[in-house]
Amino acid sequence: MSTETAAQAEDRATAPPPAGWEEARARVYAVGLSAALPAVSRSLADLDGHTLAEPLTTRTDLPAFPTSSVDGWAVRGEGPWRVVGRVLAGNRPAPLTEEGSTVEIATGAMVPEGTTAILRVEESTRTGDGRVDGTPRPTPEWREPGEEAYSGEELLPAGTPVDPALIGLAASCGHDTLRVRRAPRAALLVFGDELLTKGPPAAGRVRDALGPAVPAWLRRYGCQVRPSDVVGPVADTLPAHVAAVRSALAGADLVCTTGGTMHGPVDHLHPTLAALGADYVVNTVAVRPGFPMLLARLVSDDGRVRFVAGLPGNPQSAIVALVSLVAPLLAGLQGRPMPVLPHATLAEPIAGRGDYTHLALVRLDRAAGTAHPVRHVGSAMLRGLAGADGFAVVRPGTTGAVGDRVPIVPLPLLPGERSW
Ligand SMILES: Nc1nc2c(c(=O)[nH]1)N[C@H]1C(S)=C(S)[C@@H](COP(=O)(O)OP(=O)(O)OC[C@H]3O[C@@H](n4cnc5c(N)ncnc54)[C@H](O)[C@@H]3O)O[C@H]1N2
Ligand code: MOO
Repeated sequence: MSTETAAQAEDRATAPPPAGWEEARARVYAVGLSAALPAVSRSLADLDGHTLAEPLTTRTDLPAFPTSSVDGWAVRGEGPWRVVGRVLAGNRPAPLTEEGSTVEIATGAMVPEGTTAILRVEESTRTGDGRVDGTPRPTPEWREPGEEAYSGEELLPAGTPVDPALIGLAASCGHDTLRVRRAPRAALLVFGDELLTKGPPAAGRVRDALGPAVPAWLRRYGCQVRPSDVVGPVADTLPAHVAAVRSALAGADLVCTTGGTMHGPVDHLHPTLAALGADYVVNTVAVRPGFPMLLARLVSDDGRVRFVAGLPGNPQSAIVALVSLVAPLLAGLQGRPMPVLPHATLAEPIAGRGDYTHLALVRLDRAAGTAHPVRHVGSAMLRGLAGADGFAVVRPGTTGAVGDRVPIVPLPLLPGERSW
């Protein structure tokens, strides 16, 4: 859909030059952070994937009381010791007041006041008259209060993504709920009358590959996307586009669209954004593939900020736009730090793309720390993407030579999703 009217060609000619790829990412992140989503309380069972809105602190010392780390005997003074009782985990024990006395103690039990040592059960013996004997190890067999953390200590900063390890730590610190950023709500509008939503492509029509895939990518970036938030194909008319975007914006912080980013006869995204009064954060980026990508912002009368990310229609280009713009936007909206890109060593050369940043699909060999370009990487293809871990970044005016250390933009895969 590349036939331009004279007016459209003129618009394009007077449009500002595309943003550099890194500059575009930085700008989008900053705009997202300035519109960071509100903090809400969530129970531990409902925390996974959110982002801490406040630092995680401990509510008590950890451990909160002196805790036996073995099964054995809590003794006072010199042995052999007379048995005066037993303390199990979960009880508050009476103090050991007499020299030469002992209580049986379980791992995890609170150590009685007055204890001078703990003797492991397997290193103890019994005297003929039933007293306990043995030599306690020289190092303490219990954990001191505050050994892991002291009450009120900051363990993790605001902006930390919540994962299962953090949830467990929060529970051990005594939290029932935490303050996290509300999860971003995203919607997807698929543009393109030529798209089929089932069956094999034929007779000039291709399958919509983005409607099924993009929501899953968005969820991996922490978004909520309900099935009813995925709409399309939207009819190729301006009124249909305006109505679809307006309706999606009602319930979403971020509306992603696919296709229609150019200025062809049925590419309606730019006129739609104009009709809705959106302003561009980024409008085209000097990156290949995917350069027509854009991010626009709408501020409603009540000050609510929402975003429209225009992903190009070519399927791989849409994913390039997702990792390039949508990922840093969502990091900002969730109050997370700007994603830091890991580096890898190129195992094969990658061509440069002149003045454009080249994002080239690669498979990573994590053991060797190397990046290997994959095949089938045309912007209309998804075969290369399906075997890749991310994109190697070849900066403008450079080419990637074997042995170069280059940044990698990872795909938001879960551990184990690729078999390397
Ligand atoms: N005159 C020019 N034409 C084009 C240029 C250019 O520089 N000058 N750039 C090309 C590039 S690069 C891209 S990327 C596309 C971007 O165009 P749009 O975002 O307007 O996308 P469409 O025209 O709607 O579609 C492009 C292509 O992708 C297919 N498509 C669209 N949506 C889907 C989907 N959901 N699943 C699978 N495939 C999809 C669509 O059928 C087209 O083949 O513009 C080029 N043109
Ligand atoms: O830039 Mo297009 O986005 O190469 O496919």
